Amino acid sequence: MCQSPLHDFIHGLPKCEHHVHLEGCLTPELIFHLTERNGIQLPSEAENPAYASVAALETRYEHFTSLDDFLAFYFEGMAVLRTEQDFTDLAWSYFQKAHADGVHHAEVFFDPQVHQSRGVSYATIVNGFSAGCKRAETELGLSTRLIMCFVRHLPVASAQQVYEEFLSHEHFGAGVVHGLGWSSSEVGPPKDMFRDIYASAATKGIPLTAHAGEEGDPTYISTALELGATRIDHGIRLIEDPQLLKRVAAEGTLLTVCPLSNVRLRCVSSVEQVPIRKFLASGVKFSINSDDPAYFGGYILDNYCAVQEAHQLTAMEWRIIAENSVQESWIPDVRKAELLDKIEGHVKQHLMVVGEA
Ligand SMILES: Nc1ncnc2[nH]cnc12
Ligand SMILES: [Zn+2]
Repeated sequence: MCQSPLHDFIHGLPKCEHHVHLEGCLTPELIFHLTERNGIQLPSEAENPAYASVAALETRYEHFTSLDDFLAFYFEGMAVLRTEQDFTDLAWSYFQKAHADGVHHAEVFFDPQVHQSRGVSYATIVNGFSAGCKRAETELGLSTRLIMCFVRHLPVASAQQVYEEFLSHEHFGAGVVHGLGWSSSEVGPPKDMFRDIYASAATKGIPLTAHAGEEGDPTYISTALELGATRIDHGIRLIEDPQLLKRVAAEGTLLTVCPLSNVRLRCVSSVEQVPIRKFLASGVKFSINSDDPAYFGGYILDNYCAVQEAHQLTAMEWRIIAENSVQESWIPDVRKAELLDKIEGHVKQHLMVVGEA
């Protein structure tokens, strides 16, 4: 909870989340619970003292030194996910939290290659997550979208293989998986490693996004756009290239910004350094998201509050952010209209409360 007089307004503001990794919602508590349920060994305390207890793991998460330092824990932690039920439980735990934070629509990432590399089938992963999405739609009234991410630290051949599985299951046509993204280590692997996959997906009309401009310079963003991404995950380093910034603003490309993640992974020194005001002033559309809430100390509302404490936005600036988040969601126009109405109602109610209606 933030100290801002706008806290209640921000809490109740209808939100869309576009950047959350379901595996990044795996809390230390759930990791330990699933090790017991599935009879799995975590690294021993001698191998890595961080795994001594839930509390020790939580403390270690406060000291990530970089994206890759975090990713080592992220990939190790997700090894506890084995059965369809594990994936469903994880997704359901996230959706309940998101709902309580005022999320009405959530587009959620998952990383199948990493699970497949330890023998979990594509069907187990997708069926499990998809059941969690269905439950959120039915019981919480959320709309959801699954986005499959290719990971940059594994060979392209492994991405190609899961892409072919995704096509053979006809998961895009059936609305089970709605879009594709890429994530994991940014600096190091070739910027355009998924060129052929993205070219193929673009011809099929599959929505494409990409993690870029998180640790990497703006050329990672321009490469992602060149390959067909119509949305950029993070993208905070866009401010280093004024020409590209103008282009992103003119084309209405959404950046899915994750302030608490940027601080924990040392991409910026504080939320004040996240270029929220520069993006607003230059007409760059962005949404505010949690990325890996179990690792970065906060879900979406915590990110909204951190932005408010650092940047002191007005209710009307929050309205712009909320409306852009709806407009750039991968949902039909009728759902957009429904969510825009909810935002309008919420703003009107706020103006009455503060006597400005
Ligand atoms: N912040 C992040 N950047 C890149 N890949 C990720 N996978 C999970 N979180 C990520
Ligand atoms: Zn991410």
